Amino acid sequence: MTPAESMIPADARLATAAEKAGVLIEALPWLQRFHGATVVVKYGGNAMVDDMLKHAFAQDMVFLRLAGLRPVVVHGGGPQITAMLDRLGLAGEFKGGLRVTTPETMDVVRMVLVGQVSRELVGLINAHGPYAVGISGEDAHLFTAARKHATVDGEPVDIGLVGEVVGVNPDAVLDIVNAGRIPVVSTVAPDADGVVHNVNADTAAGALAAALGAEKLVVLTDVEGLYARWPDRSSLVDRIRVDRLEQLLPSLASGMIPKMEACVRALRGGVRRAHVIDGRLAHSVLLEVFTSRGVGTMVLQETAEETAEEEGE
Ligand SMILES: Nc1ncnc2c1ncn2[C@@H]1O[C@H](COP(=O)(O)OP(=O)(O)O)[C@@H](O)[C@H]1O
Ligand SMILES: CC(=O)N[C@@H](CCC(=O)OP(=O)(O)O)C(=O)O
Repeated sequence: MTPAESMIPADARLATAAEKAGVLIEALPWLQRFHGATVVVKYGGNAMVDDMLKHAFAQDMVFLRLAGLRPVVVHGGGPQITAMLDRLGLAGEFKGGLRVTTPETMDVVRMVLVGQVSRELVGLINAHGPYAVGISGEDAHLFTAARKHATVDGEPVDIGLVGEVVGVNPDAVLDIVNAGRIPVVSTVAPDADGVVHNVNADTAAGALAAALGAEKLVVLTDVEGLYARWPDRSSLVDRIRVDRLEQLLPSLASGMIPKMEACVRALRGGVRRAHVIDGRLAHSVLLEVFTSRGVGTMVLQETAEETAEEEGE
């Protein structure tokens, strides 16, 4: 006991100890349930702005791994790309939530995602041991992209070298996971001719979660979750079935569109649950996985039975 702790009355110390033990024991059913489960965690660039949060995120990934889960990180980096484009005096523009990507922009996207954001996350995780290995969609045929044909307000728009994921070969990711390590995936991807495309990180995470047969997709962002009537903060959606979410998709504003499309793709590909959670809250991934109430918005299969046992998953 520290001198400061010895100043606290004995009954208050016992209450604090009971509370701490309660938090640990609350995790027991989730530790049992998710042992060996693959969890794809998408870490968005907007949730990556604060050093304390980045350290907490790295701790969470190592915690998941040491608790017997198989975490796979897919990172974003939109704000970091925009900052680099600004430094280089290059203009940036988004259409329908996706970055208009010229060949010049593509060079910057690849440099920032693979050379900067991935390296930083790998370093933060590896401060805890030799766990993280960076990998990009260009490695070992991980992702194959095809040029995305976007529409805004029903009109076709040219957004350049933006890719959608048309093929996933998860073998290299599985090699890393099976070696007990944590893959950190950057979302640039070649098309069938080897031309590298810029793939939205939510889109890539949803496709990878489905290809891996993950138990969960967890998407960290800079809001509490999905709001049914954005920006009305009283309309946070606690849980939603995938069929209902599909109906909502056309009404969503940019930012949430790729996230929710990714959740739909993951669930339609067999992933049991997808969660959109607030990355501004330190350790939100641990709270989501190991506590009974969970956090943010949970997307579930339309066949899911909402039994008491499943509450808060
Ligand atoms: N219905 C909605 N619910 C919540 N956020 C929404 C909604 N519609 C649009 N948004 C916007 O989506 C943003 C999150 O997407 P984005 O900025 O791309 O984040 P990230 O970098 O995490 O991928 C929120 O900050 C919010 O401004
Ligand atoms: C096509 C497209 O928009 N690609 C994104 C890739 C990074 C990303 O998705 O980052 P966040 O998750 O932080 O938004 C971009 O260029 O910003």
